[in-house]
Amino acid sequence: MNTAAERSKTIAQRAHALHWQEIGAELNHYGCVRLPALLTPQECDALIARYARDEIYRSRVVMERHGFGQGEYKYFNYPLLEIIGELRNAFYPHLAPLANRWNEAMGTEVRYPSAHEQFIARCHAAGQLRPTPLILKYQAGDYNCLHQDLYGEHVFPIQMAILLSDPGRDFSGGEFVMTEQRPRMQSRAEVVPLRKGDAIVFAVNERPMQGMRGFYRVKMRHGVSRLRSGSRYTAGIIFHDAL
Ligand SMILES: O=C(O)CCC(=O)C(=O)O
Ligand SMILES: [Fe+2]
Repeated sequence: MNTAAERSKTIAQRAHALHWQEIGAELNHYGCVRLPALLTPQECDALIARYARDEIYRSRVVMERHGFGQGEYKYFNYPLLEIIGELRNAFYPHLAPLANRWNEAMGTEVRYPSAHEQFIARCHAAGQLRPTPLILKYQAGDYNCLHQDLYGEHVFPIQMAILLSDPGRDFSGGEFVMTEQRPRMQSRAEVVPLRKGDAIVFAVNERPMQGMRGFYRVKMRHGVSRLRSGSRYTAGIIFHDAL
């Protein structure tokens, strides 16, 4: 996504232009998939520049205070910043069919409607009213413990994170890490190399894995390894709202 014409594409056009069959296959296989250069460097920088603007956020979390790791993050408030709202609205319809197939394979009854606003109405009706998209900020020594972003009964099983900083130039260390816990087996780790503007789409919690006798469930967790130097910002897009 380097030409001027591509840079001016809307988020919805970018989402639409992706090869969803391949993305789905990789997500099914590994529990995560990288989308290279989803945001432009300018869009990344604009998001980082707004980190200090407290009026667009509903809260700030110092991770160390909760045992979540070291670093901080801020949850956006409604109305969401335009680009954040667009990311949630534009990616959800492509991910909902994949999420429905996961639930079908796992024997989970929940199905996801085709539009994000319908799913959000379900969250709101259950009292999950608070927006979950966030920006995370890490500095040298900071890290994010392996976790799952669950915020209530209603969970959309796939989420997205976008690296806003430039590895090598802005920071070192700070790799995105996922672990996969299979029943009665040891965990497998996956380190996902990301560049500035790349998105990673990944499983929030459980996902189905094809076994010898049908599907079984594996539990996924994600986190970030310790930053060795510099500062690293990420935008997180979680599709369910929080209690
Ligand atoms: O900083 C990262 O790469 C991970 C952020 C994260 O935990 C999330 O977006 O849910
Ligand atoms: Fe997370």
